[in-house]
Amino acid sequence: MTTKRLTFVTGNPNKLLETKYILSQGIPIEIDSEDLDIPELQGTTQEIAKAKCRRAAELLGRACITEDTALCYKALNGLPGPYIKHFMKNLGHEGLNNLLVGFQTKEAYALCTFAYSAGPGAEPILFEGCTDGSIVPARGPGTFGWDAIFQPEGFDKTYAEMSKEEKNVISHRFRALDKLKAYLATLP
Ligand SMILES: O=c1[nH]c(=O)c2ncn([C@@H]3O[C@H](COP(=O)(O)OP(=O)(O)OP(=O)(O)O)[C@@H](O)[C@H]3O)c2[nH]1
Ligand SMILES: [Mg+2]
Repeated sequence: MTTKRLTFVTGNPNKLLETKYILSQGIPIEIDSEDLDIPELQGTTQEIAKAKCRRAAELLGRACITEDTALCYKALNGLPGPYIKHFMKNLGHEGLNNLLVGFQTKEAYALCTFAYSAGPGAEPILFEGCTDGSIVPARGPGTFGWDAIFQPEGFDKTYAEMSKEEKNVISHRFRALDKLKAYLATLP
């Protein structure tokens, strides 16, 4: 198989690192990145993901992928969801825990939505990956967003306490990329 090249439009260096790492384990592909300023709409995770990718392909003038991550609390019917970036920025780890004071369940899921557009005007295709877990007081390095307060189901470590090898085979991002990989392999 010849090496494919694809642009990941993102401003998030941690997403880029994980994506490159995960994709490098599967198919021969080279990922470059562009940090374009794309407004993110309100709506469902799917609507937000499609609109971002559509705009990214228009601005870029060629095929690209984009990614949206949501952190969804079961007690809050899926919120903060795609708005987690703003919640994280304003409330921090402690505030994200405090949102659940008074609720019995601390269960949450991390949802990753990759979108692929074949180019300007081409409708984006979505690839979703979900990992169940729970919200816990922060443990581990605070290097990446809310990694320190998300403990995946079946593990006694938070994402932040895991090595990259551990996180990147069970994460929401890994699961979405697994589907994207299979799709990319079908492209000429
Ligand atoms: O602890 C974490 N582990 C993860 O695996 C993870 N993936 C994303 N995030 C954070 O969740 C928000 C999503 O917002 P988001 O999808 O709009 O991303 P972004 O604006 O940073 O980048 P992009 O939109 O340019 O790609 C941002 O605050 C990200 O830092 C994560 N935090
Ligand atoms: Mg963003």
